[in-house]
Amino acid sequence: MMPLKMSDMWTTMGSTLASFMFVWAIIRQYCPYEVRRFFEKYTHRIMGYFYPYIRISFHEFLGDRLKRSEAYAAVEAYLGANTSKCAKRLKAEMGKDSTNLVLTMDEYERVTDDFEGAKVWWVCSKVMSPTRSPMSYYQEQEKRFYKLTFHKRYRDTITGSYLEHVMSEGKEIRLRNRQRKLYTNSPGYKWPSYKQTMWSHIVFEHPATFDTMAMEPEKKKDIIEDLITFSKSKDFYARIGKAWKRGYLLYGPPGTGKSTMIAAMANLLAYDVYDLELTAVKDNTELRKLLIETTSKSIIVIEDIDCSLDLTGQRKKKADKLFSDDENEKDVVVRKEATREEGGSGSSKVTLSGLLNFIDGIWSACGGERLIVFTTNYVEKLDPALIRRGRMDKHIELSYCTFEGFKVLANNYLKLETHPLFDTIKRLIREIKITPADVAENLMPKSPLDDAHKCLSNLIEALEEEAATKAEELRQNGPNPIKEEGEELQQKCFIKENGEVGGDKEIDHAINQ
Ligand SMILES: Nc1ncnc2c1ncn2[C@@H]1O[C@H](COP(=O)(O)OP(=O)(O)OP(=O)(O)O)[C@@H](O)[C@H]1O
Repeated sequence: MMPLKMSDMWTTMGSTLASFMFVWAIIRQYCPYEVRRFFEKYTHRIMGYFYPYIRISFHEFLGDRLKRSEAYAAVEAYLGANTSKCAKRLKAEMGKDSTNLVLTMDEYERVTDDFEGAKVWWVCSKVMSPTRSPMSYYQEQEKRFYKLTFHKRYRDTITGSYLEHVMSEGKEIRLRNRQRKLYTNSPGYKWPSYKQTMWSHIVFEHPATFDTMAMEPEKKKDIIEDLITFSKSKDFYARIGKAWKRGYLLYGPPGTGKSTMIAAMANLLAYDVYDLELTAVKDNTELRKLLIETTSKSIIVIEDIDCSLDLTGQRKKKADKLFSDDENEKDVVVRKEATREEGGSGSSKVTLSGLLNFIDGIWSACGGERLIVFTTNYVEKLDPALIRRGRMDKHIELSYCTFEGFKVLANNYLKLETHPLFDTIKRLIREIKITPADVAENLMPKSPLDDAHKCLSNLIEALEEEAATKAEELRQNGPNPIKEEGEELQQKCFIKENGEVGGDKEIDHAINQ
């Protein structure tokens, strides 16, 4: 017999491989998934009698669970840190503060680990499995998992102390490498990606801190203490039977630092931020799903809650009718319409009760350690049910810049503790309402030649201009009747809705309740 030539051997091998691939593709295509699963199941069972190894799988998503498995995430972190020297194929991602790369095992990679004399094998794998869509249409979906294999004589060690060690070390590594994220709910989310996250994110890198915030020191101290107490109160919340979450309502005119404070809160507690765009949420069910997908140690933010949706329902409509001449009211209605046109809140069916459930319904307890923050420029427009204590536990007013606030900004922008012009600014700032955003803008050097003196002079000029405008307005018109009437009508509206009649004090009291 003639010996086979090398080239013939390669040809034969190639065609055998191709035939095998072809047969496999046919089986995959025509053999129903259930039949394949059936054979697989019984093959595994028979093998189990002879095979001395035990396998444990860690799936990314289990069953219909909406959240990523914590165990899977811990294994991923543990293997990433412990196997990066021996694995041959790795995935790289930017780690904390974008300073280092975090490596994790790539798909189908296999590594070994030793623990108290026991050898284990880890494999990172994925399968395609069919999922039934809401429209009864079969769809293949990627399911990732880690498989741990070890000899049955190490069962107790591995299922006991080894897995405990993997979980605790994995969690620690995750915390160490954790990059804080800023999430937003993407309106483009559509079936069939329903198992995918409804949030998309970027790295959270806002530099604001409480040190750089312009506000009265006592108020700042009070907020910081409140936040720190909350973050350390896990046991307390468990003891009193309350979900570990706290609501903050930040209100005040535009440019007084509401968004800046959210960033400072996130930086203080090292929390992620979920910026929830209510107008992009289809209905209450979608809102609940978004809530479930948020992680612990996070702040859920709804900015400008007053113009996100018509959350005040019937009560608000009545008020609109009653006081349709109110200029402020008109402003809000116009802003709501504008939001609808821009973002399609017209298609959103989120209701006030859906939002109340989101804040403190039974689902709100999942995850734990969460702050819910609402911001608004018009606190009086909000339904009292939405902001009552217990839902919004702490109401924080952010207001016009005080001299104390100015000093913080002068220190931030000009590195100044004191200056001869401070006295003039102190006098003017007491008389003129100016937002911290405007102060900050004036303190910003406009050219490389601008020194601290020039910047402070710019601010004084702006304050004096504002004072002159106000004086002129007053001289020409007397007190602004429209504005005052508007404020009065808002108060009347509030009293009517709440069935209370009384002076300003009672109204304030009612709002603060
Ligand atoms: N209290 C503050 N301390 C420090 N900086 C501030 C403060 N308030 C405003 N600023 C500055 O003004 C800018 C605008 O502030 P910010 O967006 O936080 O205001 P806001 O109250 O959220 O406004 P809006 O109601 O329009 O959203 C910020 O980038 C920040 O630089």
